[in-house]
Amino acid sequence: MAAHCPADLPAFRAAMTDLPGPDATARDGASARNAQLTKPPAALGRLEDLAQWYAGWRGDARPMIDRPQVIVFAGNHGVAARGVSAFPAEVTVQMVANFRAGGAAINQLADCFGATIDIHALSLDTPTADFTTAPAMTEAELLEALQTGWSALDPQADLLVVGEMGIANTTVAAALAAGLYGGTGADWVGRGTGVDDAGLALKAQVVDEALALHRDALSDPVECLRRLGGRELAAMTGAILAARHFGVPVLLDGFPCCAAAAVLHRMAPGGLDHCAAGHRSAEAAHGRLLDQFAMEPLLSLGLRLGEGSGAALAIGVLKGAVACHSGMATFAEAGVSDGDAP
Ligand SMILES: O=C(O)c1ccc[n+]([C@@H]2O[C@H](COP(=O)([O-])O)[C@@H](O)[C@H]2O)c1
Ligand SMILES: Cc1cc2nc[nH]c2cc1C
Repeated sequence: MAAHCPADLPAFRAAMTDLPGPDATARDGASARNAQLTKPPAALGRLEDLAQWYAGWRGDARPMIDRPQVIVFAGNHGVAARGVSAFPAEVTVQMVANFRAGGAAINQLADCFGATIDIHALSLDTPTADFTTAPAMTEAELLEALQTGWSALDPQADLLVVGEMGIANTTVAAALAAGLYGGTGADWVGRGTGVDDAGLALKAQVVDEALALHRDALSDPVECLRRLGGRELAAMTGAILAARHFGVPVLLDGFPCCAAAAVLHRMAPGGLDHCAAGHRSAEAAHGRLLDQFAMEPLLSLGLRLGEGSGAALAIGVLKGAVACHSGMATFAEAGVSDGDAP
């Protein structure tokens, strides 16, 4: 399929279901190479699976990671006015300035792992509608956000990390996850930026109000995203989808990122096969989403920052896996005896 940005929502839906797969020849070649490398079988553990997964999606049995791209999308949410975050909504635009000045955690991590970083602020002066009273976005707003995400991908990148910044977006992610997978607000909310017990109870109530209002429209994942999502989430959905069509593997970040990714998982069972879970965040519902995806996170460090930070850290793990796979000598090349001898 030609990787043009979809022009309308029907075209996005088609792009979500008409998905390219990995290159079986490259994957088989990587598997054969892995068996000859100078190490006991499986001694590099999950790194071996990761390298072969990466090779398949890159279409190259002996790839390298030279051009990782981090994209941070920022959005504001009408539901923030309900008091569901420990921080005020103006922090979103303030943090965008911090990202652009190089002062945030994600700037340091992108630097550490040799990634470029792009920041996309989506209509921060116009928060989405409060989804307890109306759909969060119109169809035009959803389309614009999906297209922003799709177009943000550098087609020359060889690895993508998508991150986000949006005060109140753990409430949004909880509503979206509940819409996509079922359950109540209490099943999906967590402390986000650090709300207290009353804040946690309010988040659950707000999500339940949204689920009740939109309950007849939640069987369609794209409609879930429009009604219960937000611009930075939809942009992440669009970017992860574009990565699939351009053959760029993705490392998923925390709870808001994975709620956005979940739309693709619900649209097509293999919709996230080009993605790996960079980390598991401290937000408990993030682990629940990873269970739905049947993904084991690469890292679990108690992060709950967002911004793509956990996934950016995992670039180091994936780079290590691919460097070993592609750089190591084979038994024959190194003149090392293999393990067949008694
Ligand atoms: O990535 C996560 O799992 C994660 C967990 C907790 C908080 N966050 C970040 O914190 C913000 C949302 O928290 P809140 O409390 O405002 O809903 C948003 O900017 C996210 O990037 C992110
Ligand atoms: C300061 C701050 C930085 C963040 N980065 C991602 N989410 C965030 C939320 C807050 C509050």
